[in-house]
Amino acid sequence: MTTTLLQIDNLDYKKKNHTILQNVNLEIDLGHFVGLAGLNGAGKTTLMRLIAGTAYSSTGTISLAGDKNVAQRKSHLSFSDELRGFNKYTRVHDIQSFYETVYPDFSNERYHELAQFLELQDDDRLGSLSKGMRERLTIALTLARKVPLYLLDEPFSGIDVLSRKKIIKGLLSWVDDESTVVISSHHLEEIKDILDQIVIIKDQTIFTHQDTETLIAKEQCSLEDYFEKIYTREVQDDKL
Ligand SMILES: Nc1ncnc2c1ncn2[C@@H]1O[C@H](COP(=O)(O)OP(=O)(O)OP(=O)(O)O)[C@@H](O)[C@H]1O
Repeated sequence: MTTTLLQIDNLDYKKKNHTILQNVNLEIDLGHFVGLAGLNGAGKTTLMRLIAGTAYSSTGTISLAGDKNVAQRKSHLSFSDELRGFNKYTRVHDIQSFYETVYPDFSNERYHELAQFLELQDDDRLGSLSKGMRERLTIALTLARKVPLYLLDEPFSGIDVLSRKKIIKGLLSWVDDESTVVISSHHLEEIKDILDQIVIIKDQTIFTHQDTETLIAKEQCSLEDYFEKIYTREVQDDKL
């Protein structure tokens, strides 16, 4: 039996009179790892912000775990876009304490496991962290919440290749089976082993949403090759 977690209907989004996304319809069930792909500027971050309620559209509807209200939606998701409000002197453990206070679903136990695995130091100040270490902290904080939906926006772009491989494998064990993770990435080959679905944004809308295994069997090519093909118009969309 499948259970719908996220349902988006007829969503349009404009910024300064410029259409960013139009006629977005998407349904994602519980318990999946979903890759979100698209060229630079396709609208991946925008779509995540709309789902997370940090961007707002007056058209269409977004329902998460049955809730359309933004405040309720936010309680069902953890979005990797939140390290902004802290100043550079804030220590890692203060950010963790803040998360613990603000989010009732924050698991200190899971955070400590993640922090150890990601080699985070409690006393480090935000300003002293490299880009990759900030990303590790973001991953730990985002995944330490126990929610049905995780939105990870380019979570590994600054992390070195060896650590990235280790972290990608680890993702499967840090997330409850019934939760869904949506990961945007420009490196589909790197995350292909953990993905079971792929969503591609093209021409300001959802070009395709498919099971990765079905897609690979049907197209007889890798996810990255498929991604290239759709931009050279060799394939038609085939939505789930
Ligand atoms: N604050 C803003 N004001 C105006 N346009 C914006 C703003 N934020 C994003 N956009 C535009 O919205 C479009 C989608 O941007 P978005 O960041 O969602 O794309 P993306 O797929 O995440 O790109 P990338 O892969 O480069 O991160 C782009 O054309 C971008 O220029």
